[in-house]
Amino acid sequence: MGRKMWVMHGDVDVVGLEQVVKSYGGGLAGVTALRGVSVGFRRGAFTAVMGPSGSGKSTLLHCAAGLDRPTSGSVWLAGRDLARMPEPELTELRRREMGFVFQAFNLVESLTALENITLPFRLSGTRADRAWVREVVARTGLQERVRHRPAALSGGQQQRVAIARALVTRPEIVFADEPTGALDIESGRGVLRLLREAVDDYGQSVVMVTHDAGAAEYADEVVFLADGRVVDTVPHPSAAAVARRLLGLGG
Ligand SMILES: Nc1ncnc2c1ncn2[C@@H]1O[C@H](COP(=O)(O)OP(=O)(O)OP(=O)(O)O)[C@@H](O)[C@H]1O
Repeated sequence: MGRKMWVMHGDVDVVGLEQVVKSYGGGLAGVTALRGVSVGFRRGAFTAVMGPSGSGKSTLLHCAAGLDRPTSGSVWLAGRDLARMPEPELTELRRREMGFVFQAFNLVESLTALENITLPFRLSGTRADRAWVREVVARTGLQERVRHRPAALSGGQQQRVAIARALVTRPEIVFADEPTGALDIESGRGVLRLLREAVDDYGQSVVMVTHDAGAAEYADEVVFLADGRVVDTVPHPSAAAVARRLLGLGG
């Protein structure tokens, strides 16, 4: 039944969560981070996930990306339920179909920018599409910096390397967790513009967790969480509307 419901949305949504519950620990010390979340992330769209601290944003992202398993419920991607997928298959699926951008960049310090960007190919033992690598490097404005190691790059440049690495395999979906959190406003805006262009020019699907109402303005839609539940979905958000909605949620 659950699966049928998602399949109906499957052409529209790249990832669909159904009745996802996620609890950490048990007994009195236990925390329920997600309390029955059903939400679809649209294919070829930029979705922001917002909500007060502790509302379950990162947990939602981790469950959607198969980095964390729901306690119950399903996560559908390409007709498969990630919640029930054996770990090796899940790892392979993540490598093939997902790109990740984190607040802390997560680059390999001993590798150059270009080696970091092409790392997914090395890890999967596949050949890089060189024309596409060149395109992604140019698009992220890193042509002059590809031979540098992360330590020699600014924060904004490091995050652009992470975005290039996330796009280079042409994944089904790119997940970004506070991608501008460690950046100054100007570099942050550059990173958001790149994510926006990935959607507009490459048809990429992006899901981004953010605290920043200004960042949410780059999205097509904002999903608001409060206390482990989806409480609102706002299309074409303005920063002011997002800030007001967050304030209303106690964020
Ligand atoms: N590994 C974990 N073990 C125990 N509790 C956890 C774990 N991860 C998250 N939680 C708890 O689950 C709830 C939701 O956390 P989550 O990090 O998803 O919220 P968030 O909205 O991303 O918060 P923030 O905006 O502060 O990053 C919080 O109460 C948090 O303490």
